[in-house]
Amino acid sequence: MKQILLIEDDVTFSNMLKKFMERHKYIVDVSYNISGANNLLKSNNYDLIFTDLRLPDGDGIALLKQIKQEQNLTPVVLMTSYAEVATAVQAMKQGAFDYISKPFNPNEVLEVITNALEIKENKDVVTKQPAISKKTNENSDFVTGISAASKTLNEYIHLVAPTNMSVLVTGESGTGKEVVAKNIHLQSLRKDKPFVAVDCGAIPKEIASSEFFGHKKGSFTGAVQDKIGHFEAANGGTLFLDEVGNLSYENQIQLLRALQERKIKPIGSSTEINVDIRLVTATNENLLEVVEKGSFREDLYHRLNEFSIEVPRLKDRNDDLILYADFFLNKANKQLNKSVVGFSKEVLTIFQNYEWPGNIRELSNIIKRATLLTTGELIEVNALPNKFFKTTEVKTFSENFSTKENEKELIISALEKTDYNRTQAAKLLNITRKTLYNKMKLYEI
Ligand SMILES: Nc1ncnc2c1ncn2[C@@H]1O[C@H](COP(=O)(O)OP(=O)(O)OP(=O)(O)O)[C@@H](O)[C@H]1O
Repeated sequence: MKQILLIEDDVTFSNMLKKFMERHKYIVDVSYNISGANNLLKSNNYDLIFTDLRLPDGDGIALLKQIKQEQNLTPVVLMTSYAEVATAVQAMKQGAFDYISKPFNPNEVLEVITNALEIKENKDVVTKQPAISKKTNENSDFVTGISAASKTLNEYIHLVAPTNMSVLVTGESGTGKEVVAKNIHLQSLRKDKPFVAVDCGAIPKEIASSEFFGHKKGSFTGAVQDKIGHFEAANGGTLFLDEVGNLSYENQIQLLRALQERKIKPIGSSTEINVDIRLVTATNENLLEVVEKGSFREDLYHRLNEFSIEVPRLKDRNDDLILYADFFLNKANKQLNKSVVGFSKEVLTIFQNYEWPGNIRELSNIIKRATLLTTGELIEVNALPNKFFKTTEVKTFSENFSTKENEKELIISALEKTDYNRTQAAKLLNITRKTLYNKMKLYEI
């Protein structure tokens, strides 16, 4: 039977955890402090160490460092309170196998134990593969998250990915709808085939059918060569249509026909091409309301919505905030060739109290900017933009915009104010997303 050392000074809690582990057939020794743990470590060869972060005679991180210095390969799991997750993430960098935040979910405890013991079987892997890769998979540029909302989201992705169902991904701007679509593709049987992402909000309706289905050279003025459309480019793989609610009625009919017949005909061609695509679409508006208003076809809506996934707001994934912050900090460090270590406590408090209207995209932008401005080890409050400290006056935008003076400046200013979130910038300017795209093109922004 596997042996676990549990270091926890809260007697009631440690007794409860010990009993829970014993019920699952582990042998458990408990110590209420570090010195007691050191004595036990001298005379036992544990398979796993569970330690609280704060102990009466020191902290779990110091114990972790000591264990690593002694070349002891026993995996160490830190137990933290929610407020200490930032410290735990730092501890992971120093070699902790994983951390688990209180209050515990029994299944989570068992999962951590099983994973840790599995890794211990292959000692080489222990040092090379800290468990943070489970939560922050830098290779796929994706944070899985630990919050309840993220767990549900990941379960849905996992369930629907291997099917061929059309998925409608909803959620506010910047929540990661495209990332979800990409993950559905990567977890599907089509993963080795193309993933083609198309922003429907950016395609003028006149050229949409050529964009979707392609054209033959000379089929219309400007068709100087043959062009493959998105359907053909995605053949065998996944076609992701972002902002699908922006498609014109005529384009909706064309899309519906292509989906029903699974065949497309490039403009100017007489030959039909069979296409096998899995369709994932996204929208940040309530598409059912648009259907009720009559500007989105109901039959198309049902075809797109064989399964729907709602991506939660960042504010509703508070438990993930620090994981995301850490992920974007690492990314920014790499991109900007910096080595900022973390965030000051004040910054983390500000982050936790902020609403994040631009969601994950806003967090990523703010951290990149702050990393650039930081010369010390930690991102401090003075590296954050003013919007965290004052209420913004947004009304003036639409008023000024309607005068059509300084349009370019106003557009740039609205984009900056919304962290380049075009949907929100368009709202701020009181124009449609399509108009914003056209104006951005006009002013070469
Ligand atoms: N789970 C995640 N892990 C890492 N980065 C993420 C994750 N989710 C989103 N992001 C990042 O957040 C940003 C916004 O994500 P994405 O473009 O997918 O959002 P969206 O909901 O499609 O936005 P919009 O509605 O404006 O099109 C991107 O830079 C993306 O890489």
